[in-house]
Amino acid sequence: MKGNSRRKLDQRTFMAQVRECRDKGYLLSPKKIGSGAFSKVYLAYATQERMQHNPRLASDLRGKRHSMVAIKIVSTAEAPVEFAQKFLPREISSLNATYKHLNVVQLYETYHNSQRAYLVLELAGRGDLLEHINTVSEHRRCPGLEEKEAHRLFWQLVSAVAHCHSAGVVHRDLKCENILLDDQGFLKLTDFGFANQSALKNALLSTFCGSVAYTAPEILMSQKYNGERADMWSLGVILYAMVTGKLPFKERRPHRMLLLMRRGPAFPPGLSPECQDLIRALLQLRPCARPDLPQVAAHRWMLPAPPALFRSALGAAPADNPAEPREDSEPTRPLRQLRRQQQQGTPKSASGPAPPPPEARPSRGAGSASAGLGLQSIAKASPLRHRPPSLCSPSALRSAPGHRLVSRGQWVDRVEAT
Ligand SMILES: Nc1ncnc2c1ncn2[C@@H]1O[C@H](COP(=O)(O)OP(=O)(O)OP(=O)(O)O)[C@@H](O)[C@H]1O
Repeated sequence: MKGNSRRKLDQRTFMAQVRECRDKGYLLSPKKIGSGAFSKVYLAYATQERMQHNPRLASDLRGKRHSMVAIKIVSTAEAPVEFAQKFLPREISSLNATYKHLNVVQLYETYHNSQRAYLVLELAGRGDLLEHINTVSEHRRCPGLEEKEAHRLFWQLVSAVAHCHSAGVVHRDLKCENILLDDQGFLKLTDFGFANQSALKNALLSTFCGSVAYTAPEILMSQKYNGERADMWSLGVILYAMVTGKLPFKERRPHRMLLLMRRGPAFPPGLSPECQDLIRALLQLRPCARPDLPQVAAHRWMLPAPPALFRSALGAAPADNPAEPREDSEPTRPLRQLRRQQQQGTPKSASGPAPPPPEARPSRGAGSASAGLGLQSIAKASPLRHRPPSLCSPSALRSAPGHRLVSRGQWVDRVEAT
């Protein structure tokens, strides 16, 4: 289609979406805040009338003191059937199962017609963790976040994942791009398209999915795997990315990737030994050797837990947040469990006295230059486009419904092939 007609069609489609949203009580703005393979995400405003009819929306937006939401519009007519019939329902049901946690994006409601599905989501307007790491790295002229900030964000991530696991949901695609930040700096876990809800806690999964750079070795090796333990590996990759601005294993070919994984991550100078210890523990090849979430919460690097996080995660507003506490916010159980574990035990990899809090440590300055700025390194570090023939047949690859473009316009490094 020529550029002009394409533009006209896009305009017509957008106007239809505006009407469809208005009929449901949302004012769709032209501001596109993101896009996926078959979706576009727009800023929108909930009308007072809509809030009166939707208690989820009303209780949350009252606390936030604004009426903004993110509406994800999925073009079901254009997406492959399997996407509409498998991934989208999976995403919706996982979001419903994980409602409501401060660090998991909330789904307020959905509606659809023959052309499109609409997901009305909590707005996380400060971009994703990948962008944040890159921006901060550039600003600091040193790759990665300061450990103090990584500590604050990683706690929130651990809390979010603990909540998901306690709700029976394994995410299976934990990566920096799927972690958003909101205006108050809160982390919001999103994109549950690959999540698995298993009634059996220790059920072994066999579906290959995720993004190769963040994918656990047992999945790369096509073994049956425990979803929670695989999520722990991804947490290790994310923590490494946070504190170094790079990916721990950067290799296109999975067999080479496995060799690197066997060797373990290399750390830049200046990174605290406690942080290195936690990353090493999470990046254990043997799934059962990785710490579980309570053990992570009890790790020396994780101590002390940021009080503001506990306050907020337990339903009260953060100290510097003028918003009212949200009475019905937050299932507190997983975090309480983590805190109890933290008070009781020491993790298997921890030894010696607890370290000073990360803020008391000397930060890595521009001196750790050997690592380079690495601004694009995370985005570029995962360009593995497909599994090798030994791990995934070409036909499985071609037909894999999970094949899609990542937001940065590259072919995916993520696949799901059953
Ligand atoms: N709740 C939200 N608040 C703010 N921005 C959002 C929100 N949800 C999604 N986005 C933005 O839209 C982009 C695409 O959303 P999402 O990842 O959910 O779609 P997707 O179809 O699953 O994408 P992909 O194909 O990359 O997996 C995100 O990278 C993010 O930038």
